[in-house]
Amino acid sequence: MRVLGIEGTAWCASAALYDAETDSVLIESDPYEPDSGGIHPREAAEHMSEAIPAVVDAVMTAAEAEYGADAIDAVAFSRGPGLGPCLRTVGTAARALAGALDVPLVGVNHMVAHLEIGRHQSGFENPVCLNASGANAHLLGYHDGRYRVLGETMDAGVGNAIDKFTRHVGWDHPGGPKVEAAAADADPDDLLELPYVVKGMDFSFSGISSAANDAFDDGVPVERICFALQEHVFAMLTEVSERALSLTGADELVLGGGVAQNERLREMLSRMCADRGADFHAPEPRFLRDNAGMIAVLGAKMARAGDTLAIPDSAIDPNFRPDQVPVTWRDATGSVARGRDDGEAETRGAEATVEVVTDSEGARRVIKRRVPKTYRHPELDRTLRRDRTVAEARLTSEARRAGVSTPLVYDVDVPNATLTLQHVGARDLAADLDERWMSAVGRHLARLHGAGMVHGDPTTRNVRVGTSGSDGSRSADGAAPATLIDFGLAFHSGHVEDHAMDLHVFEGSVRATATDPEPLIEAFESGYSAVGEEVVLDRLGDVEGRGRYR
Ligand SMILES: C[C@@H](O)[C@H](NC(=O)OP(=O)(O)OC[C@H]1O[C@@H](n2cnc3c(N)ncnc32)[C@H](O)[C@@H]1O)C(=O)O
Ligand SMILES: Nc1ncnc2c1ncn2[C@@H]1O[C@H](COP(=O)(O)OP(=O)(O)OP(=O)(O)O)[C@@H](O)[C@H]1O
Ligand SMILES: [Fe+2]
Repeated sequence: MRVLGIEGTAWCASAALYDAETDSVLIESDPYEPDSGGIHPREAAEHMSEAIPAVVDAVMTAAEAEYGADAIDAVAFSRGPGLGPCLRTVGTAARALAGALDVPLVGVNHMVAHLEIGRHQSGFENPVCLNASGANAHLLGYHDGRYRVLGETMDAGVGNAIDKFTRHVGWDHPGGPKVEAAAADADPDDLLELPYVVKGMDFSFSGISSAANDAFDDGVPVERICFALQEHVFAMLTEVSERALSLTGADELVLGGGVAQNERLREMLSRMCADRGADFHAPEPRFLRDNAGMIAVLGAKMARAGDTLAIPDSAIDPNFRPDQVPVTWRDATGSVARGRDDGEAETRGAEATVEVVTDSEGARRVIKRRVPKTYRHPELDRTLRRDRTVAEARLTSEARRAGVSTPLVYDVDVPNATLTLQHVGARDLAADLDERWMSAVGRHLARLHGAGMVHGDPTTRNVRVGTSGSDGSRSADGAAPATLIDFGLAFHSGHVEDHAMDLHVFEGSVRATATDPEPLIEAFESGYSAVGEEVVLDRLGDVEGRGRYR
């Protein structure tokens, strides 16, 4: 099968020919380069009108020279997400071409294409996928016929966050490569501190962009800021990727998107994967930045699955989310979530190693060590491990005093980032995702929030369920026991927004891995509302909209 792909969601007018027989891809691209500032939607659309016919023509000429008049079996195009005026231009071109060639039309989700290209090339079965592009940033994993969003930015896309700084500095678009070049001139031992914001597997860049702009206005040398930007932003993306591997139990990671051309990001991810024995794949740069090659490759898989569009159903969608796509080209039963072996003597989380020991009285304890992460800057690494160890010791105990079921803290060794905790529960909630625990989790979170605390990372791996014999997790009202652990990202806050974010993170971790999440979510929310404030549940709807494309 041979597929003509067309891409033009924002800046890159591109056409490609994919020959599935030989697995070869020919790409012709013509980028839009704004004279000043960022991407202007109207100018970008004008660029598409001029450039798309030319790149399509170049590819068609090459295709016909090699394969003759019947060179093309299907036409695939980027249906979204992207800028409406650009998408419409590309959609019109694709419909006309499919009609003229009398071949099927395939509507591809651009974000899924960014990730499928890496899966295609690596041959990985069920990877976690990190998409680091200009307008987006998210972690995806396949489960039950769809790509689930495991985590995503709560504000700007990662490239846009970087470009916002370079615009402030007065550099032209795109800023990413300029930041990478400038960072190379900085003193690597002199790390400027910037905000570092991860919440479960979600993350936020708005604080970093503004802090970087402020530092520039205060006269901090621009190379120093660029270096710090990379170290913070990419460490966040690497950390959430590791969290996703840990939550799902997956041991494969693929990378996609324009920012993935950055060598420091690739180095961090490949180091993190090597350190935890996972496989990592990043496609070559021509498949990372926006390009029609990835559209043609996924288009071929979809066409082969019969996933084609009738012209009246082929409208574009500027807000097309990856989790809306019915994945017709993959085995429906596959899943990114692997069973994890609980009850081992040593468990490895995303941040720490956890060793179970038995004390002289026969009670079980866990020794949790936040091991250094070689992928991140040593200074950032030291700060994060120290701050989180201190926060975990303090808030685990405070939460317990507020009536939340948490382990007792026996010992804290801050210099070695090590905690000794009571062993609680029989297994992780992730290993036994069942309705009977959900209400207890809701009630504990509500109680925590009522006492002015936020967990910061309430995933299904950070709740222990069942009884281990030695713990105090049986609740007073006789309900099914559940214990909250891992308070490393916890902090004090009475803000509805922060409380709602906790619910968002927990529900995200349930939705990412459960086949039928709704009854679980319902039980969780009813537990929450029995103890907590209704405004928090109301706010949850707004928070959910925040991860959507704007
Ligand atoms: C919807 C679609 O239009 C959009 N496309 C997009 O964002 O273009 P993409 O090619 O994936 O990424 C462009 C971004 O990639 C950044 N970039 C390019 N080279 C970079 C580098 N060496 N380091 C850091 N960022 C880099 C640019 O600064 C820019 O923000 C998307 O995929 O989100
Ligand atoms: N007090 C405890 N009692 C029983 N098991 C525990 C306890 N603390 C941790 N564990 C086990 O170790 C695993 C990892 O612990 P924890 O979540 O605290 O580490 P982490 O590295 O911060 O993990 P992640 O960031 O992936 O959530 C847990 O999922 C749980 O299975
Ligand atoms: Fe893109």
